[in-house]
Amino acid sequence: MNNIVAIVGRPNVGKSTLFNRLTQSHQAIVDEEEGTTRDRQYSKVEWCGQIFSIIDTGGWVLNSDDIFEEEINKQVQIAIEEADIILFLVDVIHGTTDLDQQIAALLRREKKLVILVSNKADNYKLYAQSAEFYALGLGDPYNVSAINGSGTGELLDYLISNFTKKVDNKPEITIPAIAIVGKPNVGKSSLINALTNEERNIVTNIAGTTRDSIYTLYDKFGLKFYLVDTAGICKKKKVEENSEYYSIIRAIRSIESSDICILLIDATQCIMAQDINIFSIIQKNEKGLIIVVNKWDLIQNKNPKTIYTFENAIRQRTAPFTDVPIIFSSAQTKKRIYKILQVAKEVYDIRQIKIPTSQLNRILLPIIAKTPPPINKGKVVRIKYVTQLTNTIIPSFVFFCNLPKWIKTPYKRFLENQMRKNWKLTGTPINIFMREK
Ligand SMILES: Nc1nc2c(ncn2[C@@H]2O[C@H](COP(=O)(O)OP(=O)(O)OP(=O)(O)O)[C@@H](O)[C@H]2O)c(=O)[nH]1
Ligand SMILES: Nc1nc2c(ncn2[C@@H]2O[C@H](COP(=O)(O)OP(=O)(O)OP(=O)(O)O)[C@@H](O)[C@H]2O)c(=O)[nH]1
Repeated sequence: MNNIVAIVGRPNVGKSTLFNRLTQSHQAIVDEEEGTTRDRQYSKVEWCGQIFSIIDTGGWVLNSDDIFEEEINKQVQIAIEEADIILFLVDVIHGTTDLDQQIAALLRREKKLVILVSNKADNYKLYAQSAEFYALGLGDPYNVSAINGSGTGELLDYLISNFTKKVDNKPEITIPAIAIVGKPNVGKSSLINALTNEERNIVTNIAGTTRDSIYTLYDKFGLKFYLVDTAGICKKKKVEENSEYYSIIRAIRSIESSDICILLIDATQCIMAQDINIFSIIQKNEKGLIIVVNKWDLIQNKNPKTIYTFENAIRQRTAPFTDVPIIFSSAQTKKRIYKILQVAKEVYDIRQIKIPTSQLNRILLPIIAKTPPPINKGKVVRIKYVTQLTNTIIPSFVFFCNLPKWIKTPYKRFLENQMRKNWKLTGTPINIFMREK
C-alpha cells in the first residue's frame, strides 16, 4: 500500500499549481497519455522508484475563495487523521495570514509529519523572506516555486525519505480482495451487512497498523474472498460524514489495498460527479471494477428500457473505460447481491488471463494489416508481433514495431478495443506497450 500525501493551505497559496507540478512534470504514472484530462484532486506520483498518492484538499471545493474557515479547518483535520504526510503550503509573497496561523495551530497539535512549504519563492530574494514562517512553529520552511519548479525536486527527495515502510498485510495473494466503495449514503454498509449477515465463517480478522487496511476473510457461496476495510473509521464524528473529501480519502486506502472494487452508485440519482471521482481513482490504481447500481428496488415502473437507459448513461460518463460489468441490485431486498460476488470473482480471474502468443498474433496481425497505424509525417510504422508480459498485475501486452514512439493514443485505443472484442477482458484495465524491434 502506498503512502498518502495531502496538500493543505488557505486559498490561493498555490496548492493546485504545486499539485500539477508534482504530478505532471514528475510523471504521474497512470496519466502519462497525452490528452487525458487530469483532475486536480488526486494523482499517483513516482519519484526515484517510490510511488505515492497525492491529494489536493483545495480540489474539493468549487469556489475556494469563498469557502469558510470552518471548512478549511475540517479538511485539515481530516488530512491529519487520514494522510501519512501533510504538505502545508504558505505563500512567501503574501506572507503569513491569520488563517495560516490557525491552520498551523491545528497541525502543531498533532503528531503527524508536516512539511512546511514556502511557495512562490520564485527567486533568491524571496527565499530570505521565508524566514518569517519559522514563527509558525513547524520547523524549516521548504522554499519552492510551484510555477517555475525550483525546489520541487528537493521537496520530493525529502518527502520520500520520510515515508514509512508499508507492509501489505493481505495474507494470501490467491484470494481476491474486494473493496466496496462509493459516495456517502449509497448503501455500502447495507451491502456489506447483506453479504455477511449471520456469517459464522469468518476465519480471520487481520488488523494491520493503525492506518492500514483490514482484510476479513469470507468463505461463502462457494467463493473465498477478503472484504477490505479501513482501520480507524469508526471513531469518525458526524461533522465529517458528508464531506466528499473525507469519503474520498477513505476510499483511496481501500482501493489501493484491493484487487477488485465494487463501485456503488445510487439508482435514484444515477451517476454523478462524485461517483466519477471515485471511478477515476479506481482507474488510476488499475484495479478490477464492477459498477453496482444499488437501491434498484426504489425505481418504479421498470421496463426493459430502464436498464438500457441507465447503462447508457453510465457508459457515457465513464468513457472510454466502458468495458465494465454493471449490476442492478438492492442491498435491502438482497436482489442480485450474490451475483456481485460472482462477477467480482470473474473479474479477478480475467485479470490473470494468459493469452498464448500464437493466438495473439493469429488474431491481431490481420486486424493490424487491415487497419495499420496512420502514416505520420511520412513515417510508416510496422507492427511485427505481439506478446503478453508475464508476472504483471494486470494483463499487459507488448507490440514490437519499428517506430514505437509514433504510435499514438488513438491507435493504442483501437488496439485495446480490438483485444476487448476478441478476448473477455471485462472489468480490468489492460496495458499496451510499444517496443522497438
Ligand atoms: N509567483 C508565483 N505564483 C504562483 C506560484 N504558485 C502558484 N502561483 C499563483 O497563485 C495563484 C493561486 O494558485 P492556485 O494553485 O490556484 O492556488 P490554490 O491554493 O490551489 O487556491 P484555491 O484553489 O483557491 O485553494 C495563481 O494565480 C497561481 O498562478 C509560484 O510558485 N509563484
Ligand atoms: N431502498 C433501499 N434503501 C437502501 C438500499 N441500500 C441502502 N439503503 C438505505 O440507504 C441508506 C444509506 O445506507 P448505508 O448502508 O448506511 O450507506 P453507506 O454508503 O454505508 O453510507 P455512509 O456510511 O454514509 O458512507 C440507509 O437508510 C439504507 O437503509 C437499497 O438497496 N434499497
